[in-house]
Amino acid sequence: MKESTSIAIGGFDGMHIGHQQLFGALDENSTIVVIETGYANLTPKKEREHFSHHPIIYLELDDIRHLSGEEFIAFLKEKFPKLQKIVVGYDFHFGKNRKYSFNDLKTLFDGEVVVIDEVTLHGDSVHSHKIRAKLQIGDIEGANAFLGHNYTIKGRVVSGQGIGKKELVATINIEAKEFLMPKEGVYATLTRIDDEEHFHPSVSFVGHRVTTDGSFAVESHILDGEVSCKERARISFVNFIRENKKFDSLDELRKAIKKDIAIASKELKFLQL
Ligand SMILES: Cc1cc2nc3c(=O)[nH]c(=O)nc-3n(C[C@H](O)[C@H](O)[C@H](O)COP(=O)(O)O)c2cc1C
Ligand SMILES: Nc1ncnc2c1ncn2[C@@H]1O[C@H](COP(=O)(O)OP(=O)(O)O)[C@@H](O)[C@H]1O
Repeated sequence: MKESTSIAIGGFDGMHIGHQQLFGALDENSTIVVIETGYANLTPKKEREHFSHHPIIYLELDDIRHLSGEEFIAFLKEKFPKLQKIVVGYDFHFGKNRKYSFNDLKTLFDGEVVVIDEVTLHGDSVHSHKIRAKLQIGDIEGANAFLGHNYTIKGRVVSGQGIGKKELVATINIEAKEFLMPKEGVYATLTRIDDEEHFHPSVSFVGHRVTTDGSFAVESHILDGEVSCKERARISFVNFIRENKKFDSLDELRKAIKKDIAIASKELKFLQL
């Protein structure tokens, strides 16, 4: 990274299509500089690394927010002695009270400053907070279009109530606290198990199990056969199927799950897995 000649700077939660435009302006020998605010929950921490081949370094906002424009540039030049190009977006701000903009970068930095114009989709500006809002209303297709990839969460496997396999369908239960949870409900998903390289078609439930013990669960039922998942799984959201619901009996829940499976299978059939 010390050898990098160009960098892109930002929070980069989501690594969405706007962020990707910035990465497109980087040279081969570049680093992505993530400023961590502590709020990233679309691609928390190192999850960002799945969405770019450039190396990433992480700076804590609290460690740099007090810097003046001059100090910030000096700090970057110390980290990247060969720095020639800085890539930021049209709305990039830094320093105390977000006082400095790309214009200040242009004045203060003796190399090239590339400013990426606002990236929009269907006239709507693409931003992490909008993706969060879409996920919270279950608009998976909208969120995925902004992201440029499927919204994906990762978690370690936890044990469920133990009634799924016996009474309903077998599910992999995960705990993924660092990630934003989409709206409660049932989704057509793709699930990757442990270190497998491929994703399985699946149907997933996110929410409080209001029909059974009321506890919060994220669980995935694999559609293409029995699997065993030991440590962790990734769930990639493709489509919202229905709201979370309280059923009067396990039998009714079982029937609803059967329908969910049929819908998910149909929707996922068209995808290249
Ligand atoms: C496709 C699918 C849909 C589900 N829908 C609901 C639902 O609408 N309401 C609900 O209370 N639980 C729902 N569940 C969760 C079940 O209540 C849960 O699988 C069951 O409680 C067994 O949990 P266990 O795996 O921890 O044993 C759903 C589960 C799956 C796999
Ligand atoms: N829609 C967009 N178009 C162009 N640049 C963007 C867009 N969204 C973010 N950027 C740029 O990407 C970098 C990271 O921005 P960040 O604030 O983390 O993204 P967001 O606004 O999505 O939360 C910044 O340099 C920012 O200006």
